[in-house]
Amino acid sequence: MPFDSFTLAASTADLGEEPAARDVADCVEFRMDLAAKSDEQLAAYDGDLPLLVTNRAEWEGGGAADEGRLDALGDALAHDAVGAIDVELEALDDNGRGDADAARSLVEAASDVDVAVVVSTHDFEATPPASELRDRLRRASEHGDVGKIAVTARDRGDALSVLSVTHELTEAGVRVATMAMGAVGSHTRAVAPVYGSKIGYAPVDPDAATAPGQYDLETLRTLVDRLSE
Ligand SMILES: O=C1C[C@@](O)(C(=O)O)C[C@@H](O)[C@@H]1O
Repeated sequence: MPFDSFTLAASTADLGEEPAARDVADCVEFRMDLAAKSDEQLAAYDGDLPLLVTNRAEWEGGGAADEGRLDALGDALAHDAVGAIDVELEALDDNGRGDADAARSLVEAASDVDVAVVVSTHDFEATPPASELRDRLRRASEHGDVGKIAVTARDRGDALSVLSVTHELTEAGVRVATMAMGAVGSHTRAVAPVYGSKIGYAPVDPDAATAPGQYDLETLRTLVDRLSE
């Protein structure tokens, strides 16, 4: 998956939902960390949409314990439908969160088989200053094909800061995906693509959102398409 233009990911822990996303999304984000029998689901997958596989660590707001977490992502690379994997910036940085060598080997293994890597970083409490948004996105994009940040907007200024950094880095040729979580940040999910954000996430089942403030899939598709006309 090249991520050189906007890609709408339908997030789900149930690959059986792919037919419902097929005509709307560009790929399925498979939340392995929230899924039951994820290996069996991957083996049985015969949908049309390529998969972006995420196995979010508990320490990054997800459901996966460290034990076997990166190995499961490595095993996912063997499936033809997998076009991208998501790896946390914290896992790649050598700062004691998990095994940085294993995370870096995983990124190399993905690139060897032409699977793109989305390097992601989150803040579930607040929006860091613009300098930190910039720094984290730059570091993330150096490790992988796209640097992604999802932060929590507490006010419109936070949302504006996310949009502004998105614009600045896109203009500088850095491939980023950005969004502000929470009600105040919702609109950034529709607007950030106008400023260059390359990935948007929305749940296949609106009752199973994978982050606060997400639009449902059809709504995000419509908003992004209308705003980029
Ligand atoms: O990291 C992200 C972004 C996200 O948290 C969001 O805010 O839409 C949703 C997650 O499923 C995905 O892995």
